Amino acid sequence: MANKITDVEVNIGDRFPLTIRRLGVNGHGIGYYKHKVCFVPGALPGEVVVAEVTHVHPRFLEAKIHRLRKKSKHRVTPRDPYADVAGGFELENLAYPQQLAFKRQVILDSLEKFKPYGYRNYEVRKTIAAPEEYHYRNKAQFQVRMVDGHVAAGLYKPNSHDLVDMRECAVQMPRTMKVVRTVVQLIEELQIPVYDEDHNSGIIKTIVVRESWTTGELQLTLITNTPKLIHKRPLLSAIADQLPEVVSVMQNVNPGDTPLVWGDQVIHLAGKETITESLMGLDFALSARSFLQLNPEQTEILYEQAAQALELDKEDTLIDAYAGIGTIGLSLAPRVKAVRGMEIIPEAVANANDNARLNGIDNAHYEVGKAEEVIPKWLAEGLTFDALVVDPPRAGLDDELIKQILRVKPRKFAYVSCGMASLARNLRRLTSVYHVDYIQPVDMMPQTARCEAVVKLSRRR
Ligand SMILES: C[S@@+](CC[C@H](N)C(=O)[O-])C[C@H]1O[C@@H](n2cnc3c(N)ncnc32)[C@H](O)[C@@H]1O
Repeated sequence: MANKITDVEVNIGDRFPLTIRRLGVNGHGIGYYKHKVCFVPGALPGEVVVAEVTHVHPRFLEAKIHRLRKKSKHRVTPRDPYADVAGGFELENLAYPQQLAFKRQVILDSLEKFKPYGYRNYEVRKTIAAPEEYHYRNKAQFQVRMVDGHVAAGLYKPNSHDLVDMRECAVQMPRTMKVVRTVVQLIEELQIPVYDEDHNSGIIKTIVVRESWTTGELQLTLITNTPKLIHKRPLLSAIADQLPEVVSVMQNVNPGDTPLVWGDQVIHLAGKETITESLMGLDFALSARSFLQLNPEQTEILYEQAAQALELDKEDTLIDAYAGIGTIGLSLAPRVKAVRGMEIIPEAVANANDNARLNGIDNAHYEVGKAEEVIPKWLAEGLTFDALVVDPPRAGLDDELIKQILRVKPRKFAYVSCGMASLARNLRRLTSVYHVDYIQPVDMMPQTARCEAVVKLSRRR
């Protein structure tokens, strides 16, 4: 395919030397070919590559490294053999201190888009490093497909549905990988049909394994296309024999060809329904569909940052919005008068209320619902609150929720964000009432381009 970008004819397969100027938000190297942006995955700032065009878009190019002519002094050898081919390891070839600097820069770049609003003045602190650069990830969520006549489990190549069969993975906790690979072998031996996207047939779509950092308990969830799981008995008996560390086996039914990984129906197959993780000195029961931060050791540091940003006292009523299993609110409950929280996954809310009881906390209560709907309902019921912590998914805060926050103006406000573009967009509106005291990046996912930050906001006088 040829495409004319202004005065330059560019074709897929064209090669040219390219100097990499910086990294984009997705961790890809950026250079300029005849004034057009060219993204090159795996290329690092300061490097000169011979780029080979892989996609031509109207406003930019994508290319791969054909040859590395000049190497960055910060380039390191990735531990993962799949780092170049599977998505999710974008920075594994970059030395860790530079990864940390990149994550801070992503925040600055995201804010820069809103520069007329004075964002250059915000204090964006240095990224807090993770205690472990590898083997930190407590959850493996791998697609299962047939590849070359064998059952394969892993991640897709970027922008494709080509599955990379991952036999090892340096960012995963090792026991999660052992469970994945054993289950893959069992599926193959028992000839349980795996999902076929082209024909929307077969059964097993995804394997999810979660490990508790503190108790060592493992939970296996098989996400299936149908409620029926053939050869269930021999599968469960082999899991019990070969993987005694798996204390909970669940099934989630997600029928059809859908971009969503999880469905609504959860079936309990064996063992317990939850595993227990301990964070901030509290025990948390965790159901299969409930969210938990992926890097447990660093989670405590993230929450401590949220606590510092909130500066709570005993008279405060705190709202824990987007609560998951209540980890943030419950860890702060002893410091305040009351905690109210909400979350959209019903099992997570059940976990949060059980977790309050389990830990002898009687001043916290969680409800099922969307933040943007539950908070106005509470306000209509007469609830007043002094402090708010929000921890939304990557898409950020709903417009309606922002409106409510700007109306109520809680005195103490911390925003925990995993999406820097939505954070910058949301701050643009929030700063009509709030001042950004600082933004503290915390690296939750080394080797990836993903960023997390805690923002301390204080009400303008
Ligand atoms: C990034 S997680 C944070 C969870 C928790 N604070 C933690 O640290 O583990 C975001 C959570 O928000 C939930 N969620 C998504 N949209 C929501 C909404 N509109 N209202 C409330 N919760 C929502 C998700 O199910 C998920 O559990």
